[in-house]
Amino acid sequence: MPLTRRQLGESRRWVVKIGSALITDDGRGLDRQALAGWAEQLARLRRAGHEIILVSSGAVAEGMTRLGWSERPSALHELQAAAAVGQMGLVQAYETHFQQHGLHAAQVLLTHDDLANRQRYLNARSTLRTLLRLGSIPVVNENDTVASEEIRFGDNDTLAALVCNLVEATLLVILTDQQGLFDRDPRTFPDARLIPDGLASDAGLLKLVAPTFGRLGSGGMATKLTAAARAARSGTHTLITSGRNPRVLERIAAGEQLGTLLHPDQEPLAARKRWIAGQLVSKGELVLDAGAARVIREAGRSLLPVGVTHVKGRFSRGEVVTCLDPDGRPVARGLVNYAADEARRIMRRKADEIEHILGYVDEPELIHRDNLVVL
Ligand SMILES: Nc1ncnc2c1ncn2[C@@H]1O[C@H](COP(=O)(O)OP(=O)(O)O)[C@@H](O)[C@H]1O
Ligand SMILES: N[C@@H](CCC(=O)OP(=O)(O)O)C(=O)O
Repeated sequence: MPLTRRQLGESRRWVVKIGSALITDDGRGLDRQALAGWAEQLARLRRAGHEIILVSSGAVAEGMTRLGWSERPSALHELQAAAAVGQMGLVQAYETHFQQHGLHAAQVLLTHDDLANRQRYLNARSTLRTLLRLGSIPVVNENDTVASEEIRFGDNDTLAALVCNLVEATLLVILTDQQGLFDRDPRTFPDARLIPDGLASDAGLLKLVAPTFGRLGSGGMATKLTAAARAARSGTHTLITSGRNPRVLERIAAGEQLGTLLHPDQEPLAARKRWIAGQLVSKGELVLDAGAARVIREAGRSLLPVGVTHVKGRFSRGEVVTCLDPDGRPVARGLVNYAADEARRIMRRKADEIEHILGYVDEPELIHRDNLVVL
């Protein structure tokens, strides 16, 4: 059920993401005055009973200023070094401002690996819940210093959406440097029109966003739309608006019509399936025949070996693989019951042949439906 702006404004659990384009004062380090303003508003919301998790970018930009670098480096190790220096400034600024309002900021640095590993995912979830219960404001960022190129979130929109899934937030507020999603890039087309509402799953919206990345940030509008679709898996609504609007967060809480609101339009996934859906890296691919692709898409059935025609990649039992239809379109993602070489041997075969082929049988399904998420 889509919620109204008023209901969302009154909802309890919010994730608020502040993007690089906004927080960096056009590339000149942190915009400290603006940051103080957001912290003050967040503190007021917290006092009014909202539970807030902040996802804040800005470490690299602040690090560059502190190191006296005018050009954003392209080498990953230099970006990581800048982030390590700059994260200090970022949390220092939040801690100072939240303290003035009698609140504790809590630094939470996450990598994709942390969320891919079930145990660490559950740990992150209980730590965040505990911090909220204690009345602190978790300040989340990617742990840039250790994240390697292949497994980086890269942009904080994705990270914020996964945090929404983790804590089942009702509202994701993405604060950026534009009033919301426009029908064309407003930087290039000053007559572009704001889209006030949309469905999080509407792939048509992606066509409206410029294929280029944001200037200072890393994702542009495209990652915000993908993030809204991800956030919707936990029933979370996403509001994209400008952090430069005066008292923006309090106005959202009051239900004012601001920015672009993207509604979830599918049933929320169960917690375990949300975790599977949030995996950014797939270890291999299973190509399905048309019948298997259909029953998985339409009836949510388990995947049996008989419906698989090709196995690609190297994976072990329990790892995440993507199922493709015969035309190569992604159908589902799931945790596979057999390693790649075993899967190759049992594909196209009936479940009762598995024992004869492999000498043992773990499960009759290649992926059980409890471990399978339709995309
Ligand atoms: N259709 C669109 N509507 C709004 N902004 C768009 C659109 N297409 C591209 N953009 C660009 O996306 C930028 C915001 O993304 P980004 O710089 O990554 O922000 P952040 O750092 O806040 O995540 C805007 O400055 C704008 O130029
Ligand atoms: N982790 C990085 C932020 C990554 C980033 O720029 O994300 P985004 O604000 O989504 O464009 C940092 O703190 O500099």
